[in-house]
Formats: sequence, structure tokens, C-alpha cells
Amino acid sequence: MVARSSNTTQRRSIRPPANRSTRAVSACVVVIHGEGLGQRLELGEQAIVIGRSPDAELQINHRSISRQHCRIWRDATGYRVRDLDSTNKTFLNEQLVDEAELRDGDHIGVGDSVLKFMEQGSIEARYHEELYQLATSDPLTGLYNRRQFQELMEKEILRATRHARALSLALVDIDHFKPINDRHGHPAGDGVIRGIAQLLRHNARADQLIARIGGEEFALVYAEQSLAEATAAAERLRKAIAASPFDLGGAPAAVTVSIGVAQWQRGMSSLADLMRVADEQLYRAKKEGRNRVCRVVDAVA
Ligand SMILES: Nc1nc2c(ncn2[C@@H]2O[C@H](COP(=O)(O)OP(=O)(O)OP(=O)(O)O)[C@@H](O)[C@H]2O)c(=O)[nH]1
Repeated sequence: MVARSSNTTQRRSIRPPANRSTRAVSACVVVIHGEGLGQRLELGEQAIVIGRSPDAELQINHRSISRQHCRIWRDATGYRVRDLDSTNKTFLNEQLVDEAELRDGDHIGVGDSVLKFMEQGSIEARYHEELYQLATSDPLTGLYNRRQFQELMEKEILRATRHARALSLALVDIDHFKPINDRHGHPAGDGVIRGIAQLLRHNARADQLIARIGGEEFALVYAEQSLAEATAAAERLRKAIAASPFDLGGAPAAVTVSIGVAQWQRGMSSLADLMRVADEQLYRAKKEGRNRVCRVVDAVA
């Protein structure tokens, strides 16, 4: 999972589907019916598994789908699908299949869900790409939106729990943002939000999940990182932001953030629990003077 720039939507000239005899350049699958509706996965060189398991590259959490339901991979001629001994079997265009070649527009049936296979560059693939971007990203910053953050974070929690791995979360809130809007106008405020989003990206790991979850509030996910590690990273981020002045009304002005950090702990039952702890720490950071990082003092690091 990665932070994305606002221009990740691929805009290519309209061209006919790739010649069937040549190897597909790349492709994607989109859930077009049932559980997971709208979920989309790009297919590249790596084989991917579709299933209920949190380890599946495309996880569809429904009882009709086996943990490891089917695999899609690419060989010399194009993409292929194979059933992985699933309970409810895999279907291609409503025909039971063990293994088959995939063609542009094919419907793959897994349990009660149907996925559509599309070669990139087709008009329909681009339509789904645009829809996906609209549904999952924040238009101002290009980061994930709150809804997508919740969906991806719930999967991270399942993974962390299953493999007993650390998982931490930082909530980042711009300090005294209202006066920026009041003094310099809403467009200048928007510019600051965009600038902070850029700083978050530049200071994050390439695969880090970053989202804008509120007006001037962001979430950063630290997968496989303890509370101490995430706090140290958040502290570096805070310093980097404080040291990057913004041009406001023609003069450089420091903009700072407050950050609350929390780690997924035994005893927490949902994302809401983790968010609540991080939010309490964010509130403490604000109360103690802003431009600081707070975490639960006596939490296990
Ligand atoms: N420009 C702009 N402003 C926004 C956007 N979303 C929310 N806001 C503004 O963000 C401001 C948030 O203000 P407050 O929640 O009072 O917080 P603050 O002034 O940053 O103060 P502290 O958080 O306590 O440091 C409000 O004035 C909102 O109108 C947006 O997308 N663009």
C-alpha cells in the first residue's frame, strides 16, 4: 500500500484491445458483483491469489470464498487463472474451470463474487481505473480518502493479528489551521493542506499507507513498526514539517503539526479502538502546546 500522487490515473490514448496472440502488457481485475464490489487489483509479473485470507493479494472477505481461492499469473502468452482446490470452485464466464487462459472482458466467478479481467489500455479498464481513483482518493491531495484508509487499515489489522506483527498508527493534525484560512483565504489553506500532504509523502516509506481522513487531519500507518519506532519516525516528520516554511501572503511562515501515535494492542477489538487511543494522544499533543508528538506514556514499546 502506498501513498499516491494526484496524477496516478493513467491517461493513455484510446486504442483497440491488444492483439490476442501477443502477451498482454498488463491487466487488472475488478470486482463487479457481490462482496468486495469495486475492489481492483493491477496485475503485473507477480502471481496473485484471490481469497478470504488477509494474505491474499485480493482479499474478499466472504464465507463463500476459500482462504486461497484461485491464482492468477502471467506466462509467455498472457494471463492464466487456476482454482486452488477451493470449496465452491472457480468459474470463467460461468463455466467451471480448473485452469484457463484469461481474455479481455472475461468474468471470473469466485464464491458469490464476480470479477472482470481487463487488459490495460482498454476503454473499460480506464473507466474502472477512473472510478477507482474517484472512490478511493482525496481529490485535493491525491492521498487515500478516509473510506479507503479504513478498508486498508482493517486488512492491516487482520494481518498484524494473524502474524503477531507490530502495527502502529499516527494521526497528524495541522496546528492553528483556521487562522491560516481566515488570514490568507481558503485557497491558501488548500495550498497548505497540499503542501503538508507532499511532506508526508516525501518523509514516508515507499509502501506506507497515508490518508487524508479529515479537513486538516491525516493518518500514517506504520506496518510492522512498534510504538517506539513509529514515534521516532513521527518525530522526524514533525521536525521536517516545522523546518519547511510555506509562502503565505508573500512571506515565509512556519506551519507545524501535532501528532498522536498508538500501537495495535491485545485487548483492542477494532480500528475504532486504535483510532481512539491515537486521537487521545493527538488531543494531548494539542493541549500540551502543539508542534509535538505524543504516545501513551506507559504503553509497551
Ligand atoms: N482551506 C481549507 N480549510 C479546511 C478544509 N477542511 C477543513 N478546513 C478548515 O480547517 C479548520 C480547522 O480548524 P480547527 O478544527 O478549529 O483547528 P485549528 O485552527 O487547526 O486549531 P488546532 O487544531 O486546535 O491547532 C476549519 O476552519 C475548517 O473550515 C479544506 O479542505 N480546505
